[in-house]
Amino acid sequence: MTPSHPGLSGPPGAGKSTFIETLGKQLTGAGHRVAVLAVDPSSNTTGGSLLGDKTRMPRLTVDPAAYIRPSPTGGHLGGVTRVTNDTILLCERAAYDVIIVETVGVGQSEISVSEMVDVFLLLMPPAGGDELQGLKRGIVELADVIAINKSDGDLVPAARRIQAEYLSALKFVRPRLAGWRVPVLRCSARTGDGMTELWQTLTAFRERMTADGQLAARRRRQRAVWLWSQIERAVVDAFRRHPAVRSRLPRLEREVATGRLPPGVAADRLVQLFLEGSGRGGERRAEERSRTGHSEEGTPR
Ligand SMILES: Nc1nc2c(ncn2[C@@H]2O[C@H](COP(=O)(O)OP(=O)(O)OP(=O)(O)O)[C@@H](O)[C@H]2O)c(=O)[nH]1
Repeated sequence: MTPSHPGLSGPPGAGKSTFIETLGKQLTGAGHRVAVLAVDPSSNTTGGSLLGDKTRMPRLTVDPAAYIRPSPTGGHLGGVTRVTNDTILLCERAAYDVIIVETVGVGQSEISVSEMVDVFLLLMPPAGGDELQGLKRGIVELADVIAINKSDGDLVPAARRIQAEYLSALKFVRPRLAGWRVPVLRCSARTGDGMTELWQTLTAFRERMTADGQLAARRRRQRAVWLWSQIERAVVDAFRRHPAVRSRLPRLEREVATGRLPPGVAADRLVQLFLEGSGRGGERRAEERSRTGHSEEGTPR
């Protein structure tokens, strides 16, 4: 069976760690091998995240059928997501059949993660507020399934209310997959209630997408998106490092900022400088590649 790559996102405090731990233990208990990869481009701590991830999911960390990759730290989104994308492939080769990709930071990372997973789950706490409204607009459109967590004890009524709120908000959102109405479920990562049903829903989504070819189409689209985002990043990096561009850029930027030069003209001049001067650099890099054999798969700077 093709490995499954669920993506998980949600605001801080939604209970993502507890959720992954509970779900992960259920899955390893059922014979799956589970990998958890976190994407957190906003974090720039060094060294602390390994410990952080271990304490976030203590039971899963010591489970021999689970692998929790510490969040890659620092760097920009392109780099962090590229590493994650490559790690998904490595985990597949290492026979992990469920690879959960979690976004820790809020913002652009959800979009990138939604581009590398086959089902995107949005986990929400049973609380409203303005900040939630803002969050809803952007991320809800990416979600294939929404789960309201902490639906236990005193929080059940609030969880029901939020569930109803999302269901009505979703009436105005176009589903990403034709013929799929985004379900809004309630669960409790603490008690485990609703977790089995949630997993079944994620699996049903996947089976449905596989059956009608939409999963394969999504994967194809994602690979193309990845290719182009890496190309764009590499070209812009090379452009910024280019000596002629670097020396002219500050002046042209000033002229554009003060309105003396239209941005399009400045861009054309810089691109021209880049193209004129990139011949030798290109040859040098080609030489380097032929010496090392595989330098294009290096880690991001
Ligand atoms: N009542 C209740 N509390 C929960 C549940 N899941 C998590 N919590 C609590 O919510 C708080 C936040 O949980 P975390 O799992 O750390 O959630 P998070 O902030 O999304 O996590 P990270 O982003 O992974 O750090 C903790 O105090 C948890 O014990 C649940 O299902 N029910």
